[in-house]
Amino acid sequence: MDSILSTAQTWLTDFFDSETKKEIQHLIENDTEELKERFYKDLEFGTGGMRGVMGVGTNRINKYTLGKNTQGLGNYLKRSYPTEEIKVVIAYDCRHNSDTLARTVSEVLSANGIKVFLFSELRTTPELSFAVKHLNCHAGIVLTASHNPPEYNGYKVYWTDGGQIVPPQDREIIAEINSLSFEDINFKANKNLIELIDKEVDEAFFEASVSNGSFDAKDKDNFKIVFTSLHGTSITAIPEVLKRAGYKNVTIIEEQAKPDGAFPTVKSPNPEEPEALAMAIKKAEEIGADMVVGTDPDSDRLGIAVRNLEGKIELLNGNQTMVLMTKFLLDKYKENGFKGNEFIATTIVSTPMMEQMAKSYGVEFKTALTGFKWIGKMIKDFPESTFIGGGEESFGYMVGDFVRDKDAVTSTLLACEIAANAKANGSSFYQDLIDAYVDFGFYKEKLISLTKKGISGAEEIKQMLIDFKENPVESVQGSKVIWIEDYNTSTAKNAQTGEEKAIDLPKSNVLIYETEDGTRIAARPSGTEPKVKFYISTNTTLEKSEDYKSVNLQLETKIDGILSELNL
Ligand SMILES: O=P([O-])(O)O[C@H]1O[C@H](COP(=O)(O)O)[C@@H](O)[C@H](O)[C@H]1O
Ligand SMILES: [Mg+2]
Repeated sequence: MDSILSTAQTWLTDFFDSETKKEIQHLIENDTEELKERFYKDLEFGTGGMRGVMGVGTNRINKYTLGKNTQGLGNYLKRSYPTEEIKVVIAYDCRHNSDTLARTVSEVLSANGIKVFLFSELRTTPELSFAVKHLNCHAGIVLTASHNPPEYNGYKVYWTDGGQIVPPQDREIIAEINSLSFEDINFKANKNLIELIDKEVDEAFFEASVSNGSFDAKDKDNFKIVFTSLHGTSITAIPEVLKRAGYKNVTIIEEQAKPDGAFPTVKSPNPEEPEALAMAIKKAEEIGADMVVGTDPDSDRLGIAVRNLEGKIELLNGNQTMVLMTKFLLDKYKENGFKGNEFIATTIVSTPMMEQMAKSYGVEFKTALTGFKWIGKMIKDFPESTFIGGGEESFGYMVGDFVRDKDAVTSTLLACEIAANAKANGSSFYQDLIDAYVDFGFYKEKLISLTKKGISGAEEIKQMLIDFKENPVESVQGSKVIWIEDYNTSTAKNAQTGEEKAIDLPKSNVLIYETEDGTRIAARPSGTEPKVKFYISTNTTLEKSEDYKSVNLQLETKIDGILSELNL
């Protein structure tokens, strides 16, 4: 506690504003537990940038922690490009304080002689990623905490290619940030270096989104969409992109269209949570819509719900949408003839069905650690290859490489094209997915996330993962575990023969058990929220003549069995 107290006391100097000092003084005198939570560590870069609860302290998002990051990034950029005029583009989302924090970040960069393009109003994360390359910037920043609860905010950092920072830049930037003290932050803005941007970039982004996401779908007039931005940024792009792509039948959930950092109509603005799309699904049932689309606050995740075999609107999970979108893109490439350098990609905790499809089409398949930055990195590392598309279980998808992060804008358009086309052909998005199960194997996944907050929660998560490793799973639902993949040691060990194989990925706290029948159970701590995640993947075959619903029920029962075996 002594060291925490002395860290907190360094925030009582004249460099910090009086509000901040007052709050710290109050915590020192009245709430040492809270003081500890706020100062026991520095915020770190995780799976998707840096994220934390807003407030004073080193473990919180505020103008000082983000100011220091920005000073570090600025120093690093100047060292990396000593002879160039350095340019950085900055966007922000709908969250409380996102706009003022974006201004602070712009001020710090400009104070360091860096040219800043600042979006005049909120914009989506994919537009920021696009803008980095469009404006020939050296870096980009978006102020957002994505789908986290309202008390959070954060900072995603992009490099010259438009992808989030990855090794070696991330390590080097973090080292630079860690070498600084708060007093090193230069807050004295050079207003002449800050240029507001909007329409010109929007126009280019909309055009690129329409051209990358359009596939000549038939009968768009007869296709009814319900769209919700869940109070986030996608309202600035998705309705316009759908309109330009020819969709006239789009109903927007007005109650959720107004950007609002309190997210007043949802418990959580995360399309992964079925509850988030409830209002839109209800509307779709009322008006007889074909499809529901909802996006997270920074518009990189998308959830879609479509009519199932009973004609009821059903929310699909990230694996299901990814699989069908990828299959559709593969078919398009196939029609035009593969060149032989194409690849698709996903992450180690996403459905293995992606690999089956890649094999079947004869294209390369790449897997990455969790975090879309790793998929962005593949494109950068293999400039001779063509990225068809790819995504991850957590509702993220990217079409081609004009944006280098998951992109709910173009993905929404792609999903509509697939569904409209299916409908025009007398099928449906849902039926096409079932047909894909027949062709490539029926894969069914489930994610269990357990929230554990604060210092004690972090300890608990750590212990759960240690236990998961120290008490190895030997069999699940009667099928023996064959492979134990330990990403912390980069080794996959055959539990039956003792054979070991190296895993060619950066080290990460992930453990995966794979059984004889291809069931996979993965566990890892979230890098964006105080959660531990368990991912279950099962599979079986599905014959065209078989009843989808009864095979689906078998897999569901199997997953339930696995969950109770694992006490989850
Ligand atoms: O939050 P977003 O939409 O930026 O998404 C971020 O978080 C997701 C969940 O990560 P974790 O399991 O570590 O919480 C990742 O899959 C994603 O690639 C990353 O960009
Ligand atoms: Mg997001």
